Amino acid sequence: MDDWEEEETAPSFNPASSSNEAPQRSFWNGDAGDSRNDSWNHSNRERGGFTGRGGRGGRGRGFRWSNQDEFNGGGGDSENGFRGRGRGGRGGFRSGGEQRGRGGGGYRGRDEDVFGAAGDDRGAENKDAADGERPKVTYIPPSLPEDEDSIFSQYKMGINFDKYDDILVDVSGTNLPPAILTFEEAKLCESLKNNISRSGYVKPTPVQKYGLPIIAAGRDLMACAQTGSGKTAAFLLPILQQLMTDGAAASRFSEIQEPEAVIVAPTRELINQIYQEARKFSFGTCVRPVVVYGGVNTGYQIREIQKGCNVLCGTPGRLLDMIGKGKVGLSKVRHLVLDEADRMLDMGFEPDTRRLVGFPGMPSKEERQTLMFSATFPEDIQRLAADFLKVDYLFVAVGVLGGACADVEQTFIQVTKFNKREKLLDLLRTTGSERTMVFVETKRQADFIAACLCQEKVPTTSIHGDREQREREKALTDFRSGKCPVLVATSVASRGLDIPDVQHVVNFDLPNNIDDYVHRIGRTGRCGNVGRAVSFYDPDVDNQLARSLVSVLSKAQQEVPSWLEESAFSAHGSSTFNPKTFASTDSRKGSSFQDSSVNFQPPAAAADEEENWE
Ligand SMILES: Nc1ncnc2c1ncn2[C@@H]1O[C@H](COP(=O)(O)OP(=O)(O)OP(=O)(O)O)[C@@H](O)[C@H]1O
Repeated sequence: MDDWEEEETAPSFNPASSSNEAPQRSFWNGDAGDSRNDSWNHSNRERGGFTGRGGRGGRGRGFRWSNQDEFNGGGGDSENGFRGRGRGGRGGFRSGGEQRGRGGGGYRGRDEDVFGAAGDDRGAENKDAADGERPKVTYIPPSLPEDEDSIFSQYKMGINFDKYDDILVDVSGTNLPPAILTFEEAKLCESLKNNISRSGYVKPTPVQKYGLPIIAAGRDLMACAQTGSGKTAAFLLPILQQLMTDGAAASRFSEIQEPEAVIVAPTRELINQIYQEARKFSFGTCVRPVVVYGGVNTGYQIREIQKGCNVLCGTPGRLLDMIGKGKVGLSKVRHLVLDEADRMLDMGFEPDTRRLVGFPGMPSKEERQTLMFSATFPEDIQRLAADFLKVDYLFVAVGVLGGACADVEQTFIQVTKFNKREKLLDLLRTTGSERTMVFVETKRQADFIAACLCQEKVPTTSIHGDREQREREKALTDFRSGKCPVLVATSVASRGLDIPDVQHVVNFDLPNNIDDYVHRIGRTGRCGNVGRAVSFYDPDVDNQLARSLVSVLSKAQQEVPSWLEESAFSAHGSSTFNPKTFASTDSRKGSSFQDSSVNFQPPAAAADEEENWE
């Protein structure tokens, strides 16, 4: 056993498994001021409680359940960014680290690489070993199953899958390749076709119908399509097809691996999921995908890369680390994908994204294909994105840009900070064993709510950035399997995660920007399935989101509560409401940009509707 293979010794915590050992008191009757119950973090640790705070064990902050403010937007542990940050508002907040309080690594504390124990884990392991400040990351994820049934386990298409055909699509740019209607028209090789049908895919979704031929034609693409509508396959399939056509084959015989495709996403769990999709679609071919992300032993990942790597999936910090260590060369990169591209170009990740494209050896944008995908794409981020794309990139918007998935029934409950927990428990009593994701604002809040639910015998687990990677992955496994049907999460789990049978999303705390809301509720209602999202609305805190919420609800043909509408009208000067950025499509429109748009649904009506609010 070499250095890299040591077993991690940190104990892991699963709130569900520790529920019997939680202090015997009710968390739900907000009787403040019981000093005996003020803090149970440390004592509970000894009793098998919350041990998994990402190696930051000695923070000494208890679960001050008697102090509600501790859990309502205060505190420096927020992973959800900053209340009051406008949708897509990239300006300002550069000094976010201060606002975050004790975040490791300044503003980037919001993001995946800082979410984990290792903080900014670029070079973290070496640094750790050198300065002795933090334990070396030794976690090695369990091997993935090799059998076909597991690899091709499917997300069942829902009753509304065929309704995707009715969604209107707006494509702009010049020389548009025609869309396909079937996978056969995509002229994919036999192995890919087999893998598509083994995955249970019968026909392409709209973003696939447009994305596949555009990418196959070598064009750069910015694509925006609703959550759960198949964006991952839209970029993976044509890239894999290209690699197969070019005869790419993983070689073990090179010290430096030079992938032909690099895929970047903002969170560890998401990039791992993309990797597993790449592994599925490339099954039985010579193409070898590899994944690298923070919180996992670097040596293990280096060895995986050295087995051969055609498609490298990574979170930005770890990816840059691998490149910096000379384990990965970029000169053969032909395809660069930014998934959740608006996030990858938001201020948190933009520096790393720029570092990646500027790395010596990375082909210039003229020499590579750059693809960007997300369910939300604010106009200012689109403009920034243009720096990374060829001038003639194509833009595809499926449905309302940044709109919520119409298969999710959205409801709102007015709450105060004092009755939220009671309401959550009431709600969960009605959902039984149905899988439910509960989003909260802070990491401490996530631990606290998970513990509260366990106390009430609701099998619950949690995921957030202070949990070690082993715990994060265990939490997802337990949630997926139904062992813990409730997952309490911070915004780290809001984007991209594709977990079958999530019937409910609860916004215990609403996020501070509308994009996060759209992504969070998109964890349900995927792939034509229906889902429910219930959001707790505290007028004292959430007023700034009211207008954007009303807009999202209307566009998704959802009922808008009259009180929310009133709130929206009275919310003058809201910093989050920017009608110009909300309902537009291609940011190049309205400038001197000339295009041969295939505009299947002029989205102008929606824009007008929003302008009335001003
Ligand atoms: N053509 C298809 N037929 C059947 N199932 C599909 C098809 N395309 C994708 N899926 C499945 O739909 C689910 C959602 O796809 P995916 O995760 O790619 O969505 P997404 O658009 O990337 O969502 P998000 O915006 O949340 O990241 C996945 O389980 C995927 O396997």
